Amino acid sequence: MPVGRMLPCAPFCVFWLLDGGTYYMKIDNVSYRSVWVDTDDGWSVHIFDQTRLPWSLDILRLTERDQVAHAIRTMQVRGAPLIGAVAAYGLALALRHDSSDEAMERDAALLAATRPTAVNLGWAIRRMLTRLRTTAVADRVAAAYDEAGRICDEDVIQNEAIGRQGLELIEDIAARRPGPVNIMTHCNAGWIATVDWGTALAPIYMAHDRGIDVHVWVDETRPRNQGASLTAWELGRHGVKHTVIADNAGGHLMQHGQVDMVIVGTDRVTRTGDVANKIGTYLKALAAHDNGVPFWVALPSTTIDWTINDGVKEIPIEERSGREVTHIQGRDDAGAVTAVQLVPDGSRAANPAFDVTPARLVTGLITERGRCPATADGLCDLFPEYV
Ligand SMILES: CSC[C@H]1O[C@H](OP(=O)(O)O)[C@H](O)[C@@H]1O
Repeated sequence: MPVGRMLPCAPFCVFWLLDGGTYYMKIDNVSYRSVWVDTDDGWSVHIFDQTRLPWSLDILRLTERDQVAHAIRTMQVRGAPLIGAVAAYGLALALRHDSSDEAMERDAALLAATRPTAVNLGWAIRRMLTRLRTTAVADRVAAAYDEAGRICDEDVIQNEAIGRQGLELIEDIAARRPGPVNIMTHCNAGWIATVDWGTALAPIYMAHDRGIDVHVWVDETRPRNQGASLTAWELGRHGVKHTVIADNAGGHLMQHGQVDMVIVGTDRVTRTGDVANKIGTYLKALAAHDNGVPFWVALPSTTIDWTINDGVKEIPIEERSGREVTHIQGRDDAGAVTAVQLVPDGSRAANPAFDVTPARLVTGLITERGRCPATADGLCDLFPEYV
């Protein structure tokens, strides 16, 4: 695992300097993953506090199971693949206190229940348990760190492969006509939502790095504004041209020929190709369908739920606090980060955090093994071991 040192950086942030890190994403020439372990600091686990971005780049040092659970629930760490990876480390931290069978099963269940929709979370915990149940109690802590590290390494490899698969789609459009390739995305499925690279953004980063003229329409993604605060931050850091838009602007831009393709990430895909993603994705897919705009979904195979067929009926949709709708966080002109109330006192708010886009509206899936139609046959061709 990467090791390094903390460097205080006035006024708001600290940077973690990796010794010889080889990771793709760089901030001010420093390589990062979105989660790492410091073996020189008691094997503590480190993440970026995503609730503080884009105003400040703060690193959280996690040493206890409950800190990890809190980070996932409050979305200090978020993004389907990343919460799986961080939860895996959360189990390693928990086992340091008690690695008995009983404690391990209890801690695993607690971590797996921190958020309901992203299937990567349950997948990562099940994978940890599969290894740890056959590991001697005395060896479990070391095995848990090792397995969590493997989950992270595999996520990076998968996302890079997704990037290459999606890049071909962007290259095709770029080859057909001059001018920028205009790509719309919803929420944040970039490197900070995964261990590295991202899913929906990986092809965009690769296209940009190869000199293709890309421009990204970034949905703000109310109510948590992952697009406005995280995707715009990532793209800006990487020098990718982008424009933040109100969520409601997408259909209009598609009607006027200003969107060549949509690429989104996902939190869970059924074996039949239905796609759960951040609330509002379904409306974008409907608009894309009506306007003949290709609608692609990028995902690692860890996001496929092979146990269910009907996403609308079977995928649990997280209902979050109404305060995320009634209030909005931002930075005022004096530089203070603050939350302000948008609605009248007494108005109720509902906050379903995800929706399901039926497979019929999805042009195709971009996976680490290739692209396929959003159908059971399409997925089974790529992943025959799950048939
Ligand atoms: C590759 S991230 C997939 C997915 O995760 C996000 O959810 P959240 O911000 O609630 O953790 C979002 O739906 C992204 O598209």
